[in-house]
Amino acid sequence: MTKTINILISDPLSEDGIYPLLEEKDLQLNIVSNTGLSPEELKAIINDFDVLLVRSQTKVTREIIEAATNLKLIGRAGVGVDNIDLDAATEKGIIVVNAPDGNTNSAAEHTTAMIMALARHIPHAHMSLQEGRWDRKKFVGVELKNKTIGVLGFGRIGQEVAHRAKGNRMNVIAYDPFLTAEKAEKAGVAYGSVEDVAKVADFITMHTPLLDSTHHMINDDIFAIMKDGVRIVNCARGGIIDEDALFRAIESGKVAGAALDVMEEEPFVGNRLLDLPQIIATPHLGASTIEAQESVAVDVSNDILSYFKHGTVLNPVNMASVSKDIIAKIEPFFDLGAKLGTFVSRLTDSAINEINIYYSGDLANFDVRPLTNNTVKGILTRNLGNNVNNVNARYLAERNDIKINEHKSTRAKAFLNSITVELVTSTETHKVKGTLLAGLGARIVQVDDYVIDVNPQGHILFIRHMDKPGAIGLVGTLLADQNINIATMQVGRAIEGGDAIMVLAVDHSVENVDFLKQQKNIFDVKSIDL
Ligand SMILES: NC(=O)C1=CN([C@@H]2O[C@H](COP(=O)(O)OP(=O)(O)OC[C@H]3O[C@@H](n4cnc5c(N)ncnc54)[C@H](O)[C@@H]3O)[C@@H](O)[C@H]2O)C=CC1
Ligand SMILES: O=C(O)C(=O)COP(=O)(O)O
Repeated sequence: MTKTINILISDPLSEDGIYPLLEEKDLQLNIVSNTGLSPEELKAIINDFDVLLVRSQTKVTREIIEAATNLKLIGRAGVGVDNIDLDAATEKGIIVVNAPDGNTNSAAEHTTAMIMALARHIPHAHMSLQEGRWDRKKFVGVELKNKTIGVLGFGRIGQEVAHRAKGNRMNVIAYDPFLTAEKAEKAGVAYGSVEDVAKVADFITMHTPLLDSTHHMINDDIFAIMKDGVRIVNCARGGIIDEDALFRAIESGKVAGAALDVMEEEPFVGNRLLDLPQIIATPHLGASTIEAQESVAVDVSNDILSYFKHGTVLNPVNMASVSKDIIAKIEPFFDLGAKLGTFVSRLTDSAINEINIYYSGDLANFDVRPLTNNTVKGILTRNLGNNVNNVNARYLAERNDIKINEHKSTRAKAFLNSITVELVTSTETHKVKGTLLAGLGARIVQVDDYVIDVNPQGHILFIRHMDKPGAIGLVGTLLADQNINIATMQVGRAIEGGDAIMVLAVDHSVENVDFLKQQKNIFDVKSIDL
């Protein structure tokens, strides 16, 4: 029977946008919409859910995540994930996905509207009219044309805002740690440091995420070097601007006005900044359009379905993100990688110091990080069981001082593509190589230095023995005595009369292999379930 996937939607999402979930036929979904929960209420019910779907309102704290023993995925229908404790999610192997593209346009349009409203006092002029005044002198504004706008954070939204500002004949100067001279030239903007921007801009608009490095990046020191009469816009996140410093800068006359869609504490009704006539504000409306809400909900819904159907997502936040095209190329190798990991992990009982994964052939052309995660998961599962998945595999490896190295060579040798997984411990090194054969599927083609051809499936006995006449017959007889049926058998040896291996596929899992290990010419036996 298919297991029901329980999905909790805890912030208001577009009904039209979640249609991929509502119309899903292959998976059995139970969708519960319960918005406006207090942290205590959310904590009390979160254990019932496999998926939590949020916007910016729900605070997904470590406490909530730790109470969520069944949670596998947190979906953020939007961009900013500062309301989600990503470290706690990663440690627990919970994947976090967002919808980075769906609200870019709306956020850029809202920012542009705020710039114009600020320049022309539109909200206050409107209120004054409502209050019965015809006050034209009080609301004299400034033009945008020929003014300089500083864009801090030149990502998706920052670039769109810059584009629109140029449409309003503004000069644009931007700062972003990823911005190069070439990229700035292509976008037709000047670029410089935060200080350079602060010194020359008439308007400054924020478009960075809220990170430790961006927290209070606009502070007393930066306000001090700004032009007198500068106007500030923040439609990104509260916390990027030090609000007390902004208050002081407005009171001193340094800042002529500020337009805020976001503040450090939300909802921000009652914030003292709202009492200043130089402030205009909206209640975090940047992404609140019909189009953006539909788009982000569709994107995040599709990633939920993709995760439960294929184990891959397009917009992961706490693991490697690769494009749809690349996922399609590497996805067929996921199962092979995990099985090679499981196989090689059984070849040693010593603590692993290093994992080397060699990709060769066409596969080496792609970003294989998700494949590496899955392979590492296969290795760590031996000791960590179900606690490891492809989200927390790297984190758990690092926590156990295991180094992970990816090696790539596009030169195909015997196989069009192959993956070799090598484990290095302080006493020994083991490796297992696998490939996908056209029409035949996955094969293990090498174990340590022995060439073999084994279908990595079902129950495998891996035997190291002395290459002596009768060894194969003896193993066959011993297994028959235990009523263990051999499906296939492969032997390999390095030199005649030296060490050799047997790899047997058997019909049942063999728990106790002592009856084989006791034989004089058998050095080691591993029972591996793939
Ligand atoms: N008000 C609203 O409703 C909305 C707010 N947002 C906020 O806007 C932020 C930006 O969104 P996108 O442009 O889509 O993200 P993005 O990831 O495309 O761009 C963010 C840019 O900030 C840059 N950055 C990081 N640290 C920086 C620093 N110290 N100084 C300057 N730049 C820095 C990054 O390099 C990146 O290019 C989101 O993180 C979110 O918090 C996003 C959508 C709607
Ligand atoms: O996408 C973002 O980062 C936003 O800030 C939008 O937030 P919201 O989904 O409207 O609560």
